[in-house]
Amino acid sequence: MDESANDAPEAMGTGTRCGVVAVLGAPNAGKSTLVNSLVGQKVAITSPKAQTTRARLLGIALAENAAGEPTQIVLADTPGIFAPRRRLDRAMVNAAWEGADEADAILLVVDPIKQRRHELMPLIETLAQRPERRILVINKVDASKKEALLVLAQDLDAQAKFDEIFFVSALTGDGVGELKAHLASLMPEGPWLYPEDQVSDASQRLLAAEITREQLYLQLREELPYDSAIRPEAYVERPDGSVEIRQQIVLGRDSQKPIVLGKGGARIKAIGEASREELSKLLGQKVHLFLHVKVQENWAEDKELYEVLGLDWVK
Ligand SMILES: Nc1nc2c(ncn2[C@@H]2O[C@H](COP(=O)(O)OP(=O)(O)OP(=O)(O)O)[C@@H](O)[C@H]2O)c(=O)[nH]1
Repeated sequence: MDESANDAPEAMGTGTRCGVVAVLGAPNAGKSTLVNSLVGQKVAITSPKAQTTRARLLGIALAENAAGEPTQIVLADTPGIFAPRRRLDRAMVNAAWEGADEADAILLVVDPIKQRRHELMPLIETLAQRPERRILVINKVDASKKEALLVLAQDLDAQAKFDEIFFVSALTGDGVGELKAHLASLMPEGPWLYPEDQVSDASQRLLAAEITREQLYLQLREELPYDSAIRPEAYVERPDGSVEIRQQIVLGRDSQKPIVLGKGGARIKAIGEASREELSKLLGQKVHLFLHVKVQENWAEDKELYEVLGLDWVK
């Protein structure tokens, strides 16, 4: 991926546009779903459990602005901002604001049903002080009453004067096209930052770990301990065109092991199968996936694992 970044900028010549859009919001607002919808394919994992997104991830969308100029919109999907208590939480908050620094626009994504005001309002207060262009995106319109949406939009706009307001459903795609066209119109003239066919900045190794983490969330739901992580161990392209991926499921406590393994290992097998299927589709090649569980108390204090997961180590 890295080497191909070199042929991107000049090769496109003039007349191209490119900019960065940060996507912020309370946990579970639908930020990752929106980034996937704008990109047009899955680059970020999503789940009904709050705080699924951990590190900052770039999704890269292509569009044409009204003048027909090819435009690259680099979307920084950020962890939901919330009151940081533990070190992992603080690292996530940092990653979120780093994504917003010097962006050409900041999208604030709001879930009108579960607004999570205690997390949303401090975010709006900070946004109101920042110089970047801010756009309010009221999401999940498919599941909400129209009148309530308008009242909410007015209320939030009164707190932090937004430049534009959009009503969308990231899930169904309703309104996403209009939002994308508008973002394209805001992108400044300049060379593309990424090659045309690149949809995200995550390495395939990390994406593979994220896909397994999504399966853990989906299959274990409330049973899944928050302090679990996937450590990518090996990612080897085999001569026959398939790829061998080895990952460790890191758990904070011994007592969590039977939950992840399931009866006779049935659960981890199902997680591995679902993850492997999804990965084969995403990567377009046959995948051999090997998962194993490791108990590591206080893994959230493990500096090396932070680096692997793309998070900065903060004191
Ligand atoms: N009904 C409905 N559900 C949505 C919509 N967008 C997202 N969701 C659901 O909301 C949940 C959270 O979505 P995510 O995209 O993971 O949210 P996030 O803001 O990235 O979450 P964090 O990782 O916690 O920051 C998932 O179950 C999504 O399927 C929408 O437009 N309509």
